[in-house]
Amino acid sequence: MNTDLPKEFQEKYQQLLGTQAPAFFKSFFESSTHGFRLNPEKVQSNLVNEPLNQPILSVLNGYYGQISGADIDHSAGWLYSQDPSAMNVAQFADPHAHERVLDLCAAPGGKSTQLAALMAGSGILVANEIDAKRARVLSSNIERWGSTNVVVTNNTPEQLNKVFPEFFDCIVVDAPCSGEGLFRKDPEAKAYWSPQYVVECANRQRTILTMAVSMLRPGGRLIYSTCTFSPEENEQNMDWLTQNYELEIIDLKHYAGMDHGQPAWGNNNQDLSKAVRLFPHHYAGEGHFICALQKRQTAVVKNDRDKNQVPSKVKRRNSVRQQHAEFQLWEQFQQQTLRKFVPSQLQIYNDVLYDVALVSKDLTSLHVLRNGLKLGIFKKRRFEPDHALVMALASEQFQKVIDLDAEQFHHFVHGEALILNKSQDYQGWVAVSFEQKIFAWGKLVQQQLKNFYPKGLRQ
Ligand SMILES: C[S@@+](CC[C@H](N)C(=O)[O-])C[C@H]1O[C@@H](n2cnc3c(N)ncnc32)[C@H](O)[C@@H]1O
Repeated sequence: MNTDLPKEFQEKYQQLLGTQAPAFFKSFFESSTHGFRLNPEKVQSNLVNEPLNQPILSVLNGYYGQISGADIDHSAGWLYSQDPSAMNVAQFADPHAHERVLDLCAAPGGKSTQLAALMAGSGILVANEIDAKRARVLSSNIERWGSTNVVVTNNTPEQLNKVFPEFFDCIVVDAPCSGEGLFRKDPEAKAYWSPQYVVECANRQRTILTMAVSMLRPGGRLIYSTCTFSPEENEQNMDWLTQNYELEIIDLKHYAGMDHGQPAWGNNNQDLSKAVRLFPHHYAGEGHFICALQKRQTAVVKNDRDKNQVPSKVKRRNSVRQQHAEFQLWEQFQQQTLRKFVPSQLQIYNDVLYDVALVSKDLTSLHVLRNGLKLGIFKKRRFEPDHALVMALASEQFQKVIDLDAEQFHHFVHGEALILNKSQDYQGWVAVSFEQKIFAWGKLVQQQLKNFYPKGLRQ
């Protein structure tokens, strides 16, 4: 027996996996597998610094390799670092154009950024996280990724369910779990593990799943995943779900190295073999369980899609006259600074201008961190653009992009203003890039490039 793994964990999986158990245990002492995904909305693959010679075959834009958070590819939202196993969840969710998608347990944003990439700006993604601090990280990752059609909320599943009954076409529940798939990356996960913790997690997952089912429209898809191996949190919960709700397990394609869900571990429910198990000794990744289910079509679905329906209670604090002046400031900014950018739903809340993603629901009872794209803020008769706007647009959408050299980049990410050596024919707001990857706003005042890289991101 290997003393570094919890004794009860080893006994349990020895019994469940039999002859496979030694290879499974051995995998916990091998180094972790790293991966990253390219952002198809931004990336020009010939400019990516990381080698793209090891694609992950089951995942669009997924590659094996390790990236650094300090790399410009990361800061500019060209890449997202993610465990290769975990990338299969959003890939299997397969969101379609114009769908309403919910990522219920979303922070730090691995699945949400991938769902947003697959949705390519079409439809609505609600990315929710219950923990306030983690929700802020999620929001910042969505901003870095440049997504425009994402609503980030910080609520319990119960609070969301009050606003969104039978609303979503697709819901991803990447559930909080006992984290056995984190054992080799995170020694704390190993120390925290106990058979009782597995049971607690399984019960909590049932509560979360109940809310998810309630928010799913008839005919909609529920994608459930965990980064743990326990039958209680996986097969048994999926069997429980199909016994108690109008849901059936649907087929997932099993790529090389993917195992099937185990009917014998879940009440002999044969449909469980349609689920995917990723074991680290068979699939290069940390390990995951993924199951897709469909809610039976029992009711007619209301087709009240999301744009052009303003709810009765929209918080609009600014007076009509003030709003008129503010929209003029925005238009001036837009003409001077941007090109080919057409926002779809401009709204001002408390002097902040948004291109709102979701207007068909009254969100006032929720804690919303962002609803669509934050364009900027009005300050004493001027408009200051938000970091989210520069991260969401492509270089051809700016009147002027200033590409820094390596030394200038080093100073700029530390928060310094730059004195440019050439006199400038353009003055005002500019997108700032390095290696042609846009990562910040700057403002040209004569030969000085003022720095608007957010303080929290400076290196
Ligand atoms: C596995 S993590 C999600 C990872 C994320 N999907 C990603 O890919 O980046 C599970 C998340 O569920 C959240 N969570 C914990 N308890 C919860 C609950 N009772 N209801 C909903 N979410 C919960 C945790 O804070 C955590 O962020």
